[in-house]
Amino acid sequence: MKKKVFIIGLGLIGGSVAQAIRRVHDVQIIGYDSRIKSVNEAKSLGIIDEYASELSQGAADADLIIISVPVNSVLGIIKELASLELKPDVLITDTGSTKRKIMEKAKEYLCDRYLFIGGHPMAGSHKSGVQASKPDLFENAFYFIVADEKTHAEQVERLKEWLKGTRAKFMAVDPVQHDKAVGLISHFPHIIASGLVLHLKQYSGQGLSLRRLAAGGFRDITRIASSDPIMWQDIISDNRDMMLELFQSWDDEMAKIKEMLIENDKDKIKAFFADAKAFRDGFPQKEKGAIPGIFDLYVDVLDQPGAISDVTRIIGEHNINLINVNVIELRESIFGVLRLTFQSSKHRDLAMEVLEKNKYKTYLDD
Ligand SMILES: NC(=O)c1ccc[n+]([C@@H]2O[C@H](COP(=O)([O-])OP(=O)(O)OC[C@H]3O[C@@H](n4cnc5c(N)ncnc54)[C@H](O)[C@@H]3O)[C@@H](O)[C@H]2O)c1
Ligand SMILES: O=C(O)C(=O)C[C@]1(C(=O)O)C=C[C@@H](O)C=C1
Repeated sequence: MKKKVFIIGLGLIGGSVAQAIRRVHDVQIIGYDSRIKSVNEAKSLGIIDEYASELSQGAADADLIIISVPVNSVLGIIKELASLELKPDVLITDTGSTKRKIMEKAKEYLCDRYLFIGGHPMAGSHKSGVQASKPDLFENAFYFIVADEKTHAEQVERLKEWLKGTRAKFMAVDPVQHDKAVGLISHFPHIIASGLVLHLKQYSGQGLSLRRLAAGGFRDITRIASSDPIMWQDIISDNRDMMLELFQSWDDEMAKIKEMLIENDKDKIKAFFADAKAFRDGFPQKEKGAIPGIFDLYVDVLDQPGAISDVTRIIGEHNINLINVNVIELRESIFGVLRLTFQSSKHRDLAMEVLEKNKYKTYLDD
């Protein structure tokens, strides 16, 4: 008989994990979601085989349970699962972006009765919902595994075996270390991105259309401000202490550059940018990490009708997964540059090959 995987929360991450599991395991996948629309979409996309109308129904005979709902709801679901009669050897995991409170709740409610190992894939999107899910979303990304001190190495291996279709790089961390790290590289930057957008909003409606003018740089740095507000409200509230700590060091950093400007100290201003550039340029290029958009390809195009659609058509015809297109510069009658962003190096390299075959000049950013 096939093993049963029960996915709670059929969104971007639940749908992507489900597809990644299916590509290496012959399993029956049962889905549950509080929104009927998500259930119907997951079923029609073939991501789940069956759906459960009650949480208890899907959980009862599951071998693996994956909780993939906003972090505050993860806490309630852990409590609910603890009150149910599950398979004794069931493995429960989650995908939540914070880990400290989730691990505490799991310890408090599930105790020694059921095995819970926290998880957090460090890849995603500003898009939500099962329609945006894909099996290779986590390829080459880090996948945090958070186990408590009583968990055996063999149990962690069991979880990794279930998740090996994600092709992610698993990394064990403790929950406090986890929330601190992702607070810095993910949660706080989301506040800054949304803050920048609202800052621009304050000035809009005063003449020039700032929304239309906001170009590459502004769009790059604020892409994540289009993420789901409920998900981020939950994350920021859950990791509140860390956010408040980071506001302090952020204010200090901003005060430094403000002071340099007040003093009009050009050397210091240059050093500010040079220091940031040196650190940023030192980030690994080949890893997906938490900094999206590193699988970029630049393509020269002529400024003429149909130039962009010709490039995207070629890519589409080869089933290459393109996640973003940006026009860097397009002036009359001369070459402009398109920046194409891919989900993986494999897709980027394939795009490079087919575009070059179609006489396009392409470049990598190095
Ligand atoms: N989006 C990302 O980039 C990303 C990356 C890594 C981890 N995560 C984490 O993964 C989890 C899921 O995020 P997502 O991006 O898939 O969100 P999503 O909005 O795409 O999907 C969440 C799904 O959960 C359902 N849901 C909400 N509350 C529920 C409940 N109580 N019971 C059953 N279903 C419920 C929603 O209807 C929705 O379909 C979150 O904890 C998030 O922090 C997100
Ligand atoms: O790429 C994005 O849009 C994301 O926001 C992904 C991102 C991140 O901040 O890096 C968001 C939340 C997750 O917990 C992990 C990954």
